[in-house]
Amino acid sequence: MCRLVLKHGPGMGGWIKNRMTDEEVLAEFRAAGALLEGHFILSSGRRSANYLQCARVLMNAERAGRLARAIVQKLPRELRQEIDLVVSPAMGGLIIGHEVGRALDKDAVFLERPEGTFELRRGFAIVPGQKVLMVEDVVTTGLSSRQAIEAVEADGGIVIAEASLVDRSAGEVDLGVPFYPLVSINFPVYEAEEVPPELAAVPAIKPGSRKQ
Ligand SMILES: O=P(O)(O)OC[C@H]1O[C@H](OP(=O)(O)OP(=O)(O)O)[C@H](O)[C@@H]1O
Ligand SMILES: O=C(O)c1cc(=O)[nH]c(=O)[nH]1
Ligand SMILES: [Mg+2]
Repeated sequence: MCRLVLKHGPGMGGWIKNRMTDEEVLAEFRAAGALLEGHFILSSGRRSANYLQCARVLMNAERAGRLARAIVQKLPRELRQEIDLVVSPAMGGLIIGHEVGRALDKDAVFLERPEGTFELRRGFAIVPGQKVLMVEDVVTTGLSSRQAIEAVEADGGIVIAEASLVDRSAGEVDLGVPFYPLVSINFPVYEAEEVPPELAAVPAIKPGSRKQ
């Protein structure tokens, strides 16, 4: 059940407001078969029995749009008004970044790391001084986010905030900029050498694309 749904037509100077509770967001993941259980090697190399497969939750364009509008609703109004450009780290950030760009009516570009370091390619560029909203699918240790923020700042952009679908650090991560996750979760995460025996007994898979 939506906590708040207010609809304004564009002619009234407003836009569709689409807030979602944590339970509603998790219901979207469940409905998409995106809340996985098993033994997962995360981007950081850490291990978990739980994985949020954001690509599955975003494979439906209508759902992706709804989640992106809910993310935008989490941003303070003054911050929303400052955003010039949305940037997201590929692969995971790409679809949600695009949809957040649509909800904000701003361009959305993405960073790639073909050589291991994030960079803008494909003719994407940042005008020095442009104010950027970084958008990720999921943040666990925050390393990918911090590296993406560094890449934007190296190109002269100013990252004014980050938003994501999921914060797996349950509020612990420090990205150096204000962070607005749609939902915060605290699934247990283990160092590779500290995996409990019941998890070690399950063959590990690595769903993400980062090279260690
Ligand atoms: O906060 P962190 O510990 O950095 O983990 C989160 C990152 O891990 C995943 O990406 P991954 O590197 O698996 O690659 P992908 O986006 O190409 O799937 C996810 O999309 C985030 O970018
Ligand atoms: O930390 C990660 O790599 C990660 C965790 C998760 O639950 N989902 C995801 O896509 N990546
Ligand atoms: Mg990623």
